[in-house]
Amino acid sequence: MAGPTERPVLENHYIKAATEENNDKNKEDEEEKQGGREMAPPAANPIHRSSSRPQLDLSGAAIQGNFEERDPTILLPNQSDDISHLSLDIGGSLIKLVYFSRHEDRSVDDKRKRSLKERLGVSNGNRRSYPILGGRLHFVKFETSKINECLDFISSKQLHRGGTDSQCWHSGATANEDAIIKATGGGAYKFADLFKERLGVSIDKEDEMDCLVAGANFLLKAIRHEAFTHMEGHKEFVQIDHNDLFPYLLVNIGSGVSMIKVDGEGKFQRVSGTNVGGGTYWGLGRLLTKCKSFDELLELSQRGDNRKIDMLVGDIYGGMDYSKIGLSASTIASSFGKAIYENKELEDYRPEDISLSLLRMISYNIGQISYLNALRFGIKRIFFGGFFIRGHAYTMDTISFAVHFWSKGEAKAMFLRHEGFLGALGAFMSYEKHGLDVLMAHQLVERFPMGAPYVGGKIHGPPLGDLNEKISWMEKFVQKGTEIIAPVPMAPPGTTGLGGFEVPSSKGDTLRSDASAALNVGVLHLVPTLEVFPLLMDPKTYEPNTIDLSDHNELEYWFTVLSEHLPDLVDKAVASEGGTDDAKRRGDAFARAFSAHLRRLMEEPAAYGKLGLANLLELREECLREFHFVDAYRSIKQRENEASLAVLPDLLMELDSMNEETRLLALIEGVLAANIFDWGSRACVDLYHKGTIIEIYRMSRKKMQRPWQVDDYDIFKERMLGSGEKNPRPHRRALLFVDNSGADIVLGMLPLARELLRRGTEVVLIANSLPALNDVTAMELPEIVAEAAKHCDILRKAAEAGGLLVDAMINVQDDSKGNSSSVPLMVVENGCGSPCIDLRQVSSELAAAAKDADLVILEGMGRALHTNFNAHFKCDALKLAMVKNQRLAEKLIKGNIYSCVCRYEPFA
Ligand SMILES: CC(C)(COP(=O)(O)O)[C@@H](O)C(=O)NCCC(=O)O
Ligand SMILES: [Mn+2]
Repeated sequence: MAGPTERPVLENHYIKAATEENNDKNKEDEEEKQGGREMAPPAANPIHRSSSRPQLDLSGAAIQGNFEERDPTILLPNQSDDISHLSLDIGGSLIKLVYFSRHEDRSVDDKRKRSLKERLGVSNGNRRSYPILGGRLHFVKFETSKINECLDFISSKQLHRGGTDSQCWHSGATANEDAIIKATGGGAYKFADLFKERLGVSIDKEDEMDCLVAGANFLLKAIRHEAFTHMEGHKEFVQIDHNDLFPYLLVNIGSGVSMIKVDGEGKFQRVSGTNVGGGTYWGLGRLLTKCKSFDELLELSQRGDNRKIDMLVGDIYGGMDYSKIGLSASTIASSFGKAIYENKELEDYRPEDISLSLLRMISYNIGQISYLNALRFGIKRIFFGGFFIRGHAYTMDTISFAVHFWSKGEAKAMFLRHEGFLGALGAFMSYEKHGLDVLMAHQLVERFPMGAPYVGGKIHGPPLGDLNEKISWMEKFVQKGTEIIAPVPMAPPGTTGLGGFEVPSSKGDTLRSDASAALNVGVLHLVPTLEVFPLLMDPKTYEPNTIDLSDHNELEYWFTVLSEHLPDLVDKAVASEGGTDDAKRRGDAFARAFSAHLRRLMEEPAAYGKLGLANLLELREECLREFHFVDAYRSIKQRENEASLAVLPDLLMELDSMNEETRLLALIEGVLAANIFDWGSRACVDLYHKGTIIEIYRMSRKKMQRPWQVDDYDIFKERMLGSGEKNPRPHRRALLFVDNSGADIVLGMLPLARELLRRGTEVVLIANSLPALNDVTAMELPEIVAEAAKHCDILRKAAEAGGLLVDAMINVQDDSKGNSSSVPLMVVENGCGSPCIDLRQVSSELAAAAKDADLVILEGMGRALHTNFNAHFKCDALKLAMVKNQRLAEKLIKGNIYSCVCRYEPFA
């Protein structure tokens, strides 16, 4: 008879949800307009594509990087990506669409890079063999009842045309000619004629179960933070062991419910199902509450109290528990049971209560049947997918509760971030030669573009296309009132008079305005050239982030730090683009977009997957790039580089006058002191503005008090210089992960590199592929090295040997070229554009360079403290940084702001 224990809801939902209803309305209005623009017929689209080959939109074209290069990369900011493919899952209530767009290949393959690649033995790998590699997967959904919007969307983005001839994956067909789209779901049959009529394409129907399983297997294997548990409002990502994935039970809750036992790739059996599913909730709910949409019904449930209509154990037992069989008084004995004896009509019940009763009835039922099936086959893991769940916290909690209750904690309910897209992804997988199945987790980077927090989840879902669209959307959004993104006031806990432990925790009952349609998935970038850093001791247990942002206080602190830093960053970004009105508009839009992301994450930290400080810092850089701020600190970096290069000869002379021992210490002190030049730290920005930063640098250089807060210098010195008679072998190759421009690289890391070279160690300078704050990039480094080399023989010979001086403007005499006996100095890009580094995803060049390395030096707060502070390597590792944040200094190393870290971990 009875189901799981009843858990009442808080009554203060009403105020909150009412505000959100308004907010939603505003957003819908906004999206309506957006939709109008998105749905513009192809003729209105500025990028007109005729025939099979897309034409380029050359407006705003600019050369990226060095103008001196023979084949520089040309950026076409207004050129939308080539679309290569599209697949659909057309269900009873929603159409799910997955489409792929190719990356423009922005990498510069100049002479220097080619010679470096040869030196490191890096080939272009399998790039050629798989057309899909190097692109993005987008996830979008539409209501099936509005199929015309979906068709307009496909048409306006030309998704049905496939790629250019060479990229087209259709069996031999050129784009346009007899194009096919892979689709699954009942609608693939129902709407086939409509697709032919409207778009001129044929639907190639794929089996729904095949697709669901292929989609789920791909997600579980390839996406690191895909599966999670959700209990009492708490979301926790589950690390899936690829070798121990099967068997599992896949429960797909669409209009109806399928339960599939999955035993391997393409090996599965539909073992059960139930006709009581999402369609039942929506159909019955619509009849009983007059709601106009599924989301509205779900939102209504947030304010419901199902005890008003469900018959509870306590109702039968005079308020008592039925403890003999373990049922508390609040357990639902019979869903809707109260309606039997209460002499009431439908109108006498609140729609909110009806909706919640219905939601719980259906969710518990699905949870229970799922568990029974898992039990039948001895399966412990149940993954729930399908758009019934919609990232809705309460639904997930209810299902988890049922599975936990009936299995007495033995079985685990898990959910998937891409829950609604299993079928569409599976259909995508069914294209031949897509190359997706060979991708690994480290080759996928998920990004959350501007559109994601607000429009990404809605029916007009895709991230906004071009820049103008983004900005004008943002401006309209702002005009609508900042209350849309203002935090919603919540009543203090304990004011409802309901029993404490059975009240769902805050996350469970907080329905964000966008949660009912939450699309907590971003755009998946497929980057086949990314690799796991081969020197990581144990990639499986490696966790890049040092700070745990699941601690709410910590999250709040970093949220505040980043918010406070925003005005200065926007100033710099706008100035970097000439301070024009256009730059100001973009700056403003960037600030709002980034703040919106921050707010979204404050509300739901795990919304975009597991959140660490590195992700927040990277999100900021990505957001800047999205608003076309290519390099906000460009001129600042140049100025600091020039000033530092001007004094480098004096420093080198001073260093050369020292004995080995004094010099090594001075070099390490130099690196630590120069790490103060950091435009990412509030404290340092203040010092810059006050004009005292140089003074502090001078002082800290002069009297670096040892011991530092973390001080392994003596062990490092012993490894470098030996002790007593012992003359240690120099390292073979050192990888120096460099940080900031200016003094940091020129007066800190380069002199240290020079010392290593002098001792016969090959040096690889590892720098960012893309700009982030004032970090030096791999594109900028060769020129800096070339300048420095003008004043130093050691650097010159090594740079020549490393092929660094190929095209740098350096006045060296011809006879010194090419016959250098020096060990080489090389520059390699790290594959990222963030102040931190996740060593699970680095460039193939870096991975290749690592093969012969026996020393890793990580420099700076971002790379050595926020990330990798606790990382272990298969070689000696030195972590050097100045801590430019008081709280971090206290927490991490029990020190103070400007304390220094010199952590040396020899490989045993
Ligand atoms: C962004 C940074 C990691 C850059 O530091 P770096 O790696 O250049 O040493 C750092 O400046 C930082 O953590 N800033 C935020 C904290 C603050 O403003 O105090
Ligand atoms: Mn930095």
